[in-house]
Amino acid sequence: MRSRKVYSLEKSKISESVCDLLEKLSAAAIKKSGHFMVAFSGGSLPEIVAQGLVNPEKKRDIDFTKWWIFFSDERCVPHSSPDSNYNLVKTSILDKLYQLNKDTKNYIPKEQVIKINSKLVHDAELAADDYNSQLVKAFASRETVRYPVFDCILLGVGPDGHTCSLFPHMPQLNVTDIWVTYINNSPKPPSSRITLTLPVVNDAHNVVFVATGASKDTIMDSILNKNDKTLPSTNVNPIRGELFWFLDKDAAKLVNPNIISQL
Ligand SMILES: O=C1O[C@H](COP(=O)(O)O)[C@@H](O)[C@H](O)[C@H]1O
Repeated sequence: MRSRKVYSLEKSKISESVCDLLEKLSAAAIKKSGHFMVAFSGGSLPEIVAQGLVNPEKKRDIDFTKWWIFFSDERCVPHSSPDSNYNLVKTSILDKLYQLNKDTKNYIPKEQVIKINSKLVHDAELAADDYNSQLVKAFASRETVRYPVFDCILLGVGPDGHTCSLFPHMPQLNVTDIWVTYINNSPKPPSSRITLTLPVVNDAHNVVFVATGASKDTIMDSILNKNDKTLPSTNVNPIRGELFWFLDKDAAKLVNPNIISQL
């Protein structure tokens, strides 16, 4: 890992700070390779990012036409389901960005949103295999070592320490031979999901965790202070990339102040 930064911020500052970083990372990636390959998580994350990214009062200097959107994990449900991570990102970010910027055409083209195949959601194994193939295609002309190298992966963390759909003590955590795997007995519903594997996450240029709320304080203590390796989130350590943790004051309550950086 090149570096790890842990920030503890007022809740009202989280969205803006995460999006300030995204603006910087996007500019650097587009300058270097012409694209910004970014994977989103579901849960609370899309809405937090939306507040900072799609704000009519603060237009950002971002070329969204160069963004490629992926999903760190996805639930095996139809795209229209409220449980779908794609649906969350679409309604909170993609649709609003289109409305805001359609006159200037600065929005993310639909073909650059790489989502689960809705015809395969009845079979998580097939859906994972298909998403793997979609990634191979999308990254074909890009830097891949053994795994695709995302410019940025945006992650959440559950109160049990899961991230993506990698859950504690589940075998998916040890999968290294493929880019996308699946689970049919997820401890958190819905039970069938697909997920990026850990080595893919750890090959990204930047991994950005966002965790807010008092329900996350104990798990943040286990991850950041105690380095509990049984937790999937503790095992996210980008090999060559940078790791960022954006916590609000409630989530950071038990975190050792010595490891907290200033923005
Ligand atoms: O089930 C999931 O949960 C995690 C954490 O969600 P949060 O609401 O606690 O932020 C999320 O990162 C993941 O994408 C999602 O499928």
